[in-house]
Amino acid sequence: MRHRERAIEVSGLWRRYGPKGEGGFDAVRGLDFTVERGELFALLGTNGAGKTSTVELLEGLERPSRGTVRVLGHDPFGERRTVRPRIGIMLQEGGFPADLSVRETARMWAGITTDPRDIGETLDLVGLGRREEVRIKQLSGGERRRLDLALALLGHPEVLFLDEPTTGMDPEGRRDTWRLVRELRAQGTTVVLTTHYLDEAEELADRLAIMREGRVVVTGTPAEVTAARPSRIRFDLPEGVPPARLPLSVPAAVDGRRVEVRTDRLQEALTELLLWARREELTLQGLDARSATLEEAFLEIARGGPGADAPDGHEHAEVGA
Ligand SMILES: Nc1ncnc2c1ncn2[C@@H]1O[C@H](COP(=O)(O)OP(=O)(O)OP(=O)(O)O)[C@@H](O)[C@H]1O
Repeated sequence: MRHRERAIEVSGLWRRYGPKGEGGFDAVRGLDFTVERGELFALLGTNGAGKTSTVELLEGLERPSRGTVRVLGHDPFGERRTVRPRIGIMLQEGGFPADLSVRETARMWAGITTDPRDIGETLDLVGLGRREEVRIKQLSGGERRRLDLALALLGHPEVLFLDEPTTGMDPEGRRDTWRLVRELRAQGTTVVLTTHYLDEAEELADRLAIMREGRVVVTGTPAEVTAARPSRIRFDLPEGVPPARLPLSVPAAVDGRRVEVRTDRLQEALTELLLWARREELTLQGLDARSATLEEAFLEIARGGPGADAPDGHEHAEVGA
């Protein structure tokens, strides 16, 4: 196993739509990142941040305007014939004839795939084993996504691109898909995931990058990205206690009797608060303390909050090691 070899290397990557100079638009503006083999890397960002424009370059569908992309050591656009058989792309709505059955569609796709997996086995993997004879037009939205995933898996891909893989799936379908993606990763498949579901990214990603306006503004593990955001403590101020008596060394926001504290030192702040409450023999109703979620971190970054002001060009905030 060539575990430490990089699956993807992106350097100074730009993508421009339209003409050079005036009238054109840079959707991707100087990206640098790497994805190790066997890693699950999630690309996040608000609508129009440039995720699809980036992933299309990784998939070799377009040539970068500037910069380089290497997938499994090769240029995915210039060396498409070498790279394409080794990657799997989960297309959004594959656009297959609606009259074909699930099995016929998979067989057709297998016909243009090098050394395809067994069709029945692949459909079983995505939970469509019992739906082989059903026509595409009769599938639910979630089942179509499962079929899209099955087709992406037919060629035993070393790198798998998943674009919004669980859109339209019911909660059970999402869990099943997550389990399958984890199994694939455990078997050494590298996965590049784009998703708007932050719980999905938090659940699956080894590392992630958050994009805004064509740039990566933060990269790191989900824990690193959230650790850089303040934690939150909330509780009800006990009757008869004025806010000024609160023992906290960090500022607290008081709304009616509800108190909210945001802190980078959750354990210290909580200890301070609880010791004070015991000393004063107070009960803190509605006490709730927790670290930032990926969703909170994302919203802050997407809105252009702290850590989001990456300079023009290549640099971005690297969270953690
Ligand atoms: N063919 C095109 N011509 C001109 N501009 C385009 C084209 N395709 C995309 N764009 C613009 O590039 C920017 C990035 O689009 P992109 O689809 O990569 O974003 P995204 O992060 O994938 O968004 P979403 O989450 O909505 O899919 C957007 O401002 C979009 O309007």
